[in-house]
Formats: sequence, structure tokens, C-alpha cells
Amino acid sequence: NENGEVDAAPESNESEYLSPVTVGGQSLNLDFDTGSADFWMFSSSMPLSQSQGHSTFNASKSSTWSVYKGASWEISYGDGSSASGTVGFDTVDIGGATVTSQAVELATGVSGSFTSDVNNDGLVGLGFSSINTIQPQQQKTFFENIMDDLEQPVFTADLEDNATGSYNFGTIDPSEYTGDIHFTAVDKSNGFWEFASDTYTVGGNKSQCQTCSPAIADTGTSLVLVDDDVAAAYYGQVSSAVYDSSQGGYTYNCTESLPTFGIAIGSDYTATLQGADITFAQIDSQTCFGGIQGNSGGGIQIMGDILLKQFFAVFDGGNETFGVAEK
Ligand SMILES: O=C(CNCCc1c[nH]c2ccccc12)Nc1scc(-c2ccccc2)c1C(=O)NCc1ccccc1
Repeated sequence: NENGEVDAAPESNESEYLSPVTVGGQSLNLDFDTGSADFWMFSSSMPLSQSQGHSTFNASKSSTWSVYKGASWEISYGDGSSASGTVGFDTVDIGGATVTSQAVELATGVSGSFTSDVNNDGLVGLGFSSINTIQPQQQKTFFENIMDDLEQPVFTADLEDNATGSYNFGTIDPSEYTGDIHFTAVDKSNGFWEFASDTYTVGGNKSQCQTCSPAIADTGTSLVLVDDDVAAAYYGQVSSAVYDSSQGGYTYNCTESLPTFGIAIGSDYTATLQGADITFAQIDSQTCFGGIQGNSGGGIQIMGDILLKQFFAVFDGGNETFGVAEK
């Protein structure tokens, strides 16, 4: 079988987790992203002004590279960032799990936030290929390509706070979690690891959702973006909290102790965050920016790294389920 395991190192402000990936013999640090389905990298055909400080992939130095003639890609994300470029096929190795003809997208242009994030040399999309942006023909993700060769058609994410975690392709390592894994059915029709989430708790008190948007497990988004009524209910219990439009979200006094927050993962488990794990960033000597924010009516709730790093997460492509366990 083709199982593989790689580290997931939290970068500086822990806004993402980077893992070493080898493409055509060249190694880059990429961000594994279950919230998108494009595998793209900084490339040598970018203007130096945009690739400065990054590792870049040089197709002319790969003996296994083949061009996908006439193909292109272009992606934009909800934080306003974007990237675009050309396409080819190469051998991709992630911790020993190898795909010999993976569609690989070379950036010829990226937005400023990617340029300035020098630790991040690109993304490995681990969502479903129905949202891959390659034209004229969408291409499969690394996981879709390798799934049938794995011991089990799964990958797991163990993201850590202030420590190196791991991604595992093909096995569920019992040493990485405790107790049961709580699985829920995934609806992949929107291209995400999407599941129902109809209740939430604040300070241990359970509430029925109002908007009740489906939730997605998204290792590529730092924050937890919930329906606006849920965010308002949470910060309504934080006396110093205000919605600060200049910061783009709820802020509060860093000295205030935050209530717990729980979100349903399907119908029989609530993933609960301790208050101390909810602050995303300190913005000045007294003010903190919350890791839970509203989705501005976006119609989906995004369970990002703030939540995922507190659990052991299982993405099961065989059963089309998503599960979390304590660790
Ligand atoms: O795109 C991803 C996962 N890849 C992120 C790659 C990435 C984008 N900048 C990066 C910077 C560094 C590393 C990876 C990335 N998830 C999803 S599903 C629906 C939305 C969405 C759509 C519309 C409106 C809102 C969300 C997003 C989204 O845009 N998240 C990013 C974000 C981040 C912050 C705030 C909002 C949304």
C-alpha cells in the first residue's frame, strides 16, 4: 500500500500548518487544505517580486514533469486572497504516499497576502474535485488519486497548538487519540467535507440554531466562522466584547475569561472549545481578536484550525464521513 505520514508544523502566528511535499524531486512547504481542491505551488515562472522569500517549483528541473497544454487555473478565497497560473502533471510524494501523475498547478501570479506569507509555498487541496478550478477539465486531488491504493481510504489531521502535528494518509493511528471517534455523514455535493450542525453551547448552555447553515471541516481556514446569530449569542456572554468593523470582527479585553463554546458535529457529538483556546490574536496591549467570528450570512459554517487543533480529525473518503476524537 501507499500509506504516508508527514509533519504539520504551525507557522509563526499559527495561522496555518505547513508540511513538506516532494514534487518531481523538489521539496516545498505546503499548506494542506480540506477547504479547497487545488494543488498549487509558487513557481520559478513568477515575477521575483512575488516569489521572493519562497521556495519555488521549477518545472524545467523535473525529469517527470509534463505540461497540460492549454490548461489554466484561477482561485480566490473569502479573505480576498487569490492565485492563478498554468498546469502540468508530476510525481508527488507526501510522507511516502506517492501519486505518479498528480495535476499540479503552477502559480504565475498570487495576491499580496500569499507573497508576504513567506513560510507558505502553496496549497494541497484536500476537498473534492468538483470545486477544482482547472480549465478546460477539472482534475482530481492528491487524496482522490491515492485513496484506492491506501490501506484504508482515509486521511487524518492532528494539528497542534504550539507544536508540530501530523497528517496521516491511509491509517488511523490509535496512538494519536483517546476514546471514541465521533463520525458524521458528509455531503460532498458542494465540494467540501460538509456536515449538519444544528445546535451549539455557550458556557455549557445548549441552544437550538436559528440559521443552521451546514458546517465544513476546513484545515485551510484559521478561524471558526459560524452563523451570525451564533457569534452574537457567544459574544453576548463576553462583557467587554464589541463588533469592531475596523478589525473585521469581535474583539474583547484580553484579561476577560471567555466562556466555553460547543458546536454540534452531526447529531450525536458536540465539540467543545475551552475559553482559553478561543483567542486568535492580540491586536494591542489590551485587546484580543476572537477565533470565533460570524460568517456574514455566507451560508456555511467553517470549522477552521481554532477548532480542529483541539481534536484528532478523520476524513473518510470510503464511507464519506468526517469524525473527531479527543486527544
Ligand atoms: O477557502 C477555504 C480554504 N482555503 C483557504 C486558503 C487560504 C486563503 N488565504 C490563505 C492564507 C494562508 C494560507 C491559506 C489561505 N475555505 C473556505 S470555504 C468557504 C470560504 C469562504 C467563502 C466566502 C467567504 C468566506 C469564506 C472559504 C474561505 O475563503 N476561507 C478562507 C478565509 C480566511 C479568512 C477569512 C475568511 C475566509
